Amino acid sequence: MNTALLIDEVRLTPILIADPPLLNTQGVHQPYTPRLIVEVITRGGTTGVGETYGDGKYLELAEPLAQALVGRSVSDLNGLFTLAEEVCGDSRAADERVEAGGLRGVQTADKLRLSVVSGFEVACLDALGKSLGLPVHALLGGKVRDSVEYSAYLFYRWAAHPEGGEQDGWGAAVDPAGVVAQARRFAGEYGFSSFKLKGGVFEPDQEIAAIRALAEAFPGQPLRLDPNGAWSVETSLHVAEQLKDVLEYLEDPATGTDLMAAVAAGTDVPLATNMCVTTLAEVPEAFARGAVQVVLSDHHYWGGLHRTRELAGICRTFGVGLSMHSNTHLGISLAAMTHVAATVPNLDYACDSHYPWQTEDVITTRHVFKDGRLTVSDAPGLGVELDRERLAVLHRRWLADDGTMRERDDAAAMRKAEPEWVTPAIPRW
Ligand SMILES: O=C([O-])C(=O)C[C@H](O)[C@@H](O)C(=O)[O-]
Ligand SMILES: [Mg+2]
Repeated sequence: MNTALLIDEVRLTPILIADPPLLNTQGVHQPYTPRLIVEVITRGGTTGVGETYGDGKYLELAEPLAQALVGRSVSDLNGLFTLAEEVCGDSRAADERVEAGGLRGVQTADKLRLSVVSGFEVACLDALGKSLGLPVHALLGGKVRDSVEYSAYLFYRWAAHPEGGEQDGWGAAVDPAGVVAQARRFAGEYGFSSFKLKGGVFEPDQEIAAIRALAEAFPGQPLRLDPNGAWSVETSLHVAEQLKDVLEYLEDPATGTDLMAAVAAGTDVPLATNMCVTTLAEVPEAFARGAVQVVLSDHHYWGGLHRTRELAGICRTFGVGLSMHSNTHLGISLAAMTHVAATVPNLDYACDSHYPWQTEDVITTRHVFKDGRLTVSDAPGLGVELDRERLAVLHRRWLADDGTMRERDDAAAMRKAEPEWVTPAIPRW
């Protein structure tokens, strides 16, 4: 056994990062959002870093796993999953319903645990890669491309949060002209050439108009619309009919396999999802019924980079497309996404990333998109370095918070502007 790979210490650092007032069907992002930074330190003196969701229900599961991991090897990645099953227990937050705050589909006990394990898996891979002098993509079998394409993630948004907070200079976007202006800036600054609009915010016809305006401004470029399951089958089919000539895919127009299958049966526009199929248990029925044509994997809730590759194999087997979903995240997760994306041959679409919306980070050198792409790092591990000063600042913000921001709650944030707001019932339109 290589004792240098044994884990001597695991550090968990919950942080709050600034988040702009991005609108979605359930409300608006809070001024700060929680993330959890995981560090594993080996006996050989190498530190590996990982990142995952930071709400209380994830922290609760991460703590016993961090303790149990000491003495294990960073190379024991399969054992990590068994260990998590043994020590984490089922989260009190687990249920089968679509998660209210994060728009990430069901939140079963398995999925919550996998979301936590993913942060540890990435940290172990980073430490293992650094110890062996190999990039993470090499530990996953090697890259099949040198750069990974990302798409612009457009949001309706306000210029500022109702209660103030950090302003990012992007201004408001609440109509087609605002959406096009935002897209032009994304294209100009980052070189993105495909565009996803987060919908489910305004009446569907207003969102159709925004996509039409994008199609006019960027003729022939791939466009996507994602209302996070806010529409009925009828509304979904109306939107699909109106936009069938310009949409690359429609993402989660309706909620659940039954409704998605009904929409898919009525249109040729491919349906993508990060809500209908987010666990292995949901795959057989959704694929058999043709409810989704593209799965947006997310290494956090699918359980890390190896599990993402397993999902890719399943999609390949069934002829279902694959891309990547993103929630608010920092540079560690973006590095992890890029490494795994580089190894998947059937990554058929540009990946989502919230990264351009994040003004804060915990790595020393931020990632830079060029021509809408990130170069795959060949440096050992993930190829990122933790900025300890920034980490400490963002952790102090988490410590100082009275609990309001430690749980993502888009409806609560919306109530600051509209006191009567409640999470809209679905279908909303
Ligand atoms: O593609 C998606 O559904 C998402 O990115 C979900 C996110 O929660 C998004 O809606 C957001 O950040 O408001
Ligand atoms: Mg989505």
